[in-house]
Amino acid sequence: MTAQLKQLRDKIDAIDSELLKLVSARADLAREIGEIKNGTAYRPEREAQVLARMRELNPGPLENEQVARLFTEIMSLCRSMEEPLTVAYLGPRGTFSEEAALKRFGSVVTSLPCNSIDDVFSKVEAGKANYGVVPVENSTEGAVGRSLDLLLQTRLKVCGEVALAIHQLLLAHHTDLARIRRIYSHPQSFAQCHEWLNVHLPHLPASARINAASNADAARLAAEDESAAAVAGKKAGEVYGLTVCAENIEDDPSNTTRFLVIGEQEVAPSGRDKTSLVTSVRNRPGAIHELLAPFAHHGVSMTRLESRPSRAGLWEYVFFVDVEGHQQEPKVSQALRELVEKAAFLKVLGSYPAA
Ligand SMILES: C=C(O[C@@H]1C=C(C(=O)O)C=C[C@H]1O)C(=O)O
Repeated sequence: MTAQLKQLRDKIDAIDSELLKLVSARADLAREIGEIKNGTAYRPEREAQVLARMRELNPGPLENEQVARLFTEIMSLCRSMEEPLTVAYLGPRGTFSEEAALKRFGSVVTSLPCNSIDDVFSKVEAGKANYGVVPVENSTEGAVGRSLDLLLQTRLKVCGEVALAIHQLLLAHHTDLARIRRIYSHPQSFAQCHEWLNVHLPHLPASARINAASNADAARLAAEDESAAAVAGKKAGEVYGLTVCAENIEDDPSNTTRFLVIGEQEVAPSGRDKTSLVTSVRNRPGAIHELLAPFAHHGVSMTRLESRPSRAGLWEYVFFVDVEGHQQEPKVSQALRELVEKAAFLKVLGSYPAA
């Protein structure tokens, strides 16, 4: 070892000793906080503030996203000193939902992969998991209807959101595209990579695209079949030991999926929040305008408006609305009070830190 290398490693050792002391002191404080605070250990608003502060203070060379990942992991450890959390997500292992759950909660949780979005809701409702993570919309393919329908029915609250850049890969046993006879994927992922597949696998008819229950399931099916490929994420490829034929095959490079965290908790304001609600108006001229007017009137920005057929039969459509701000903020609460007078139905799904 050269003298220079030894000198640099000695410096790293000294820093590691300091880091260990600091992280241990932090964990002790978290445990102390756990003893004095009531209710659940996980406080999304506080964690969002910690991450925002670290992004602000970041001196480099690490990128803000890397710093956020590091501190999410530190908080995950500190939180586990207070209370071990179980997080349910749309499985199996290797799905983007798992990635979203990790991004929000870090790795020091018990993860509970579920077979369906329905199952994620029921696990949390039954108290088998503290929180659930479900996809709610994709920038290419739009709303995930089942999540919206269940949000309408559930007594659970929306406690958070996660935005995840979705990069799709073509995975197989080898990289010879000409030998691929069929491709497995989730319909959403097929739709996100439609053009790429047409251009790069022109020999395959549409019937060679076979729908799977999830991307991870598609990877599992491809792993069992030498002449098959899967469109799925990196993680799924790793879980099932597949070779990467092509990366970033999504037609839109900014392809993003938004996930919601659901749980029993009412989240306090973080200073930069969103509120999700579902509402419906009686079917008459100007009805939609009436629905939007209270937000405009109180200067509340709407970030999303999604209509969905009502299944109750009583009204034709329900509208899923996201607005900026926490329901405890005066302008949001005033707008909601005004809306409740006009709407045939209003359910506030929750306020939570904006991703
Ligand atoms: C330490 C706390 O508990 C948890 C852990 C946090 C942390 O490690 O910074 C932050 C919020 C909570 O999820 C707290 O409430 O402050």
